[in-house]
Amino acid sequence: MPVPSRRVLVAVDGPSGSGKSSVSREVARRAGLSYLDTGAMYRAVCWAALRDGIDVEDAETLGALVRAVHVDISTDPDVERVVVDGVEVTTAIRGAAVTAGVSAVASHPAVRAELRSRQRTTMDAAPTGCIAEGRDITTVVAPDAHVRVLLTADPAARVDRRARQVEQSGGAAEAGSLAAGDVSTAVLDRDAADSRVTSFVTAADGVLELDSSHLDLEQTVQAVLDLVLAAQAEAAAPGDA
Ligand SMILES: Nc1ncnc2c1ncn2[C@@H]1O[C@H](COP(=O)(O)OP(=O)(O)OP(=O)(O)O)[C@@H](O)[C@H]1O
Ligand SMILES: Nc1ccn([C@H]2C[C@H](O)[C@@H](COP(=O)(O)O)O2)c(=O)n1
Repeated sequence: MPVPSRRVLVAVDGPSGSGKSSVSREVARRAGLSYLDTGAMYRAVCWAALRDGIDVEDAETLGALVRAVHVDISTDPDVERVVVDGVEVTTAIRGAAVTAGVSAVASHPAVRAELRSRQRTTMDAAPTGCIAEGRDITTVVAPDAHVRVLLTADPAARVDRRARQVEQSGGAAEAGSLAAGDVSTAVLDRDAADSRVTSFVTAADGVLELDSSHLDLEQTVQAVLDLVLAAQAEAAAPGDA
């Protein structure tokens, strides 16, 4: 694996089930980067709101909560761990209650402002660079990233992937409480809700769209990894890559 002499930032956005987390985590491993799952941060705040009995529509109280809550998220691609105010919530934030409330929590400007700031700080602190994934990383959090990718897949492929994930997890995955046919509604409804506050359907200027509908996971990882390795080579020896 190459050891980059300069830091490289990578931004990946896309709809639910497009493969952002799986692809970004694996690319981070292979390229020696930190990995930031920004959706997990929104989920962590939603978990804290439910813990405190806060209405997910209550913008003012959520604004105070997000500024006070301590969210510790692992950026080691080999360690999936989220801790909120000292409580490990790695599995709890994938549960049905958080999944049902997270789009509403993420819709509040005060929540977004605080988490975006923390996300950027985390990216900038990563020693070799960072790959961050979510819905607004290519456009708002890191529009200056060396590599910016909008990872898409058609709705049928995304619903099928999510259904398989639920099946393989034996019901432990986020949509585990849903009947198979309802996975489709869950995925597509969340996209519709999330689209109201973030733009992840069309690639912004300078953002490369990668349609993974007909690619397997390894092919998708390779496509993003090629871009990242090229950016690392360019950062190490500008003009030679
Ligand atoms: N190109 C691909 N081909 C087949 N399966 C894939 C591909 N990319 C991802 N998957 C699988 O699809 C499932 C969903 O992927 P993942 O959780 O990474 O999506 P996501 O975009 O991060 O979703 P969300 O935003 O809802 O968290 C996983 O089981 C993953 O292994
Ligand atoms: N940058 C981001 C990341 C996530 N969200 C919202 C949208 C999702 O419904 C929720 C959970 O994300 P997931 O775990 O499904 O990737 O968080 C956002 O608004 N902006």
